[in-house]
Amino acid sequence: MFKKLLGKQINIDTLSLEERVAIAKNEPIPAHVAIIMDGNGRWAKKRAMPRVAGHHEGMKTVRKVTRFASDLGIKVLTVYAFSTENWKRPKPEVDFLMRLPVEFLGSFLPEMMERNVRVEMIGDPSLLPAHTQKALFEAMEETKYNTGLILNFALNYGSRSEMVNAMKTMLQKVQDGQLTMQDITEECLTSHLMTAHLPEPDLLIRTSGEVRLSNFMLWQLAYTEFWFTDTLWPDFSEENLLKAVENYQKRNRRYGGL
Ligand SMILES: CCc1cc(N2CCCCCC2)n2ncc(-c3ccc(F)cc3)c2n1
Repeated sequence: MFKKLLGKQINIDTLSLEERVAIAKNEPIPAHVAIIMDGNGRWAKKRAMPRVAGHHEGMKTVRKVTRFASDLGIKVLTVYAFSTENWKRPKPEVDFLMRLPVEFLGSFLPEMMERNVRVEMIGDPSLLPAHTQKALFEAMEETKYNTGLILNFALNYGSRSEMVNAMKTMLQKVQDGQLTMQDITEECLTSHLMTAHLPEPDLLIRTSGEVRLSNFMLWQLAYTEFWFTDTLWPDFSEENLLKAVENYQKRNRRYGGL
């Protein structure tokens, strides 16, 4: 890919990762990157391994991408770890998935503290097993004063139910006289979503060649740049994230304008 630098055309594909990171940091870094982490089962199948091996490798990729996102200066990294539809998977697979947060936080929390990373979540945690909730809530509590990258896990999350819940809350407020019909605006709904305290995603990445949103942040992604890759999530690397950011920086976002 060619980039204009100091008046010269540079083929950045010939540069090292470190050099490309330094160049990328001279241009706007997407404040909020959201990732649909697909391809874990397929990664395992290609290696004649059980699906859960793909999930476990995918968890290691979350760690790797979190480090790199933090180094790049990304402010919020939202990762779609478990959707409301995922409960339909075989019980042994769901049980394995529900142990990943315990393993991830048990091994990575000290480094996240060093890196000033804050752990947050969106979704309904009430259906998660007690050990999953415990690990999650402890990590959120321990990191709540950190001011660096926000690592935001979408767990038991579904966008349509998030929007219905927001609307029900607003309707209840109208009934209680806390809101009037004139108060019902796009900003009002946005403020009632689980992501109210976060900037809207600037860049959405989806791996493994799937090109759909899968009930993920449907309202919030209205003006987000999308970047799709055939790379399977367990194979996703710093190189892939940097390519997505470099491509993002090439696009001039119009938010519907000219
Ligand atoms: C509960 C489902 C699940 C699945 C999952 N996968 C499997 C699916 C996608 C690929 C990534 C690996 N990961 N990876 C990290 C977490 C995690 C969640 C919360 C937390 F506080 C710390 C880590 C995770 N959680």
